[in-house]
Amino acid sequence: MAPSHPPSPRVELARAKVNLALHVTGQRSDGYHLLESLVVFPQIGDRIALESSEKLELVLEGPFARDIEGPAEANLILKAVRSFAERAGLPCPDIRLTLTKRLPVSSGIGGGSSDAATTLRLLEDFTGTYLPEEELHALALSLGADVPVCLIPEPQIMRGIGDELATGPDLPACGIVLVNPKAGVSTPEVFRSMTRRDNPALPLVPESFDTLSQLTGYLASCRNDMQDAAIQLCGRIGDVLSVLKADSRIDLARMSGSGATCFGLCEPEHAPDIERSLRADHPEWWIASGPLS
Ligand SMILES: C[C@@](CO)(OP(=O)(O)O)[C@H](O)COP(=O)(O)OP(=O)(O)OC[C@H]1O[C@@H](n2ccc(N)nc2=O)[C@H](O)[C@@H]1O
Ligand SMILES: Nc1ncnc2c1ncn2[C@@H]1O[C@H](COP(=O)(O)OP(=O)(O)O)[C@@H](O)[C@H]1O
Repeated sequence: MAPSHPPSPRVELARAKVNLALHVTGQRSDGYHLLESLVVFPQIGDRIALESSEKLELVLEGPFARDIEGPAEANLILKAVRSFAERAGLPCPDIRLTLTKRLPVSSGIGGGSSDAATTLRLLEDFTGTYLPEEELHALALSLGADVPVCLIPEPQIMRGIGDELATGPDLPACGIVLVNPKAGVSTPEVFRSMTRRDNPALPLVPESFDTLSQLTGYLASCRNDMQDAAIQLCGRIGDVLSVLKADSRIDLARMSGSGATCFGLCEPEHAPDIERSLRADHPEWWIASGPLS
């Protein structure tokens, strides 16, 4: 008889969430801010593997594993597992989840949110239990405002506090370079430091952008309303943006989310070269590049 091997783990990329534009248009009475954002998911992310085990366990590895604060139970991955089992009426599954943390933590690219959303999708496949989309969306929202958008890692327009989602535009071939000066900024602190919360809405998003210049032309009419407050709290964000803006191969540079990660958009073939030259000049920064979608 052939030797039996344990089934290979299910592996997914939990993609970074990038806010190409982020307008803060108001604040609810509970303190949460109203946002309008064009969100994309480049092919850059954490790795999550799920396999059967004797008990529920989370293994953390990768370059940024040590930066995740708090006990394992506070990790959004385990919170996602427990909430999913409860909502689906299932016992807590005996699985080992291995997170290879490649995205910097607290960095405006929703690493934790994407990990949680990807775990929910992996659990659906593992258990064969598919919750109705509205229930999965509500469960995701209970884990964090950015988790619902990460359930569908495709271009989306996000409104409300992150809970109102619409399909985003078709995007042209485009490269993206992500840069973090290895500084974590606290999302609530950046929201608190903003001087204005009633900024103008996102301009109407077309159904598709056929060329990179159409995309960057549109984005130039948009903003990240958290950027100035984040730079006030962390001057290194301003340094990153100055370097990205000075590179003639980069068509648009901006901060994502509450920072400190910034992005540059470019022709796809320039992305690896830009990454290489940034690494040579700034070995202290975290830098990644890839296709935008
Ligand atoms: C700012 C954004 C933009 O995409 O991205 P990140 O910087 O986190 O990547 C998100 O709205 C972040 O979403 P997320 O990080 O999931 O937020 P949560 O955990 O739900 O909330 C953390 C804290 O941020 C504030 N918060 C969050 C979302 C929102 N729409 N308004 C807020 O005021 C609240 O003070 C809340 O206590
Ligand atoms: N799986 C996870 N990955 C990253 N951070 C996590 C995770 N689970 C919980 N956290 C906590 O969530 C907070 C926000 O992390 P993260 O999602 O990386 O922020 P951001 O959305 O700003 O990029 C941090 O305080 C971190 O310790």
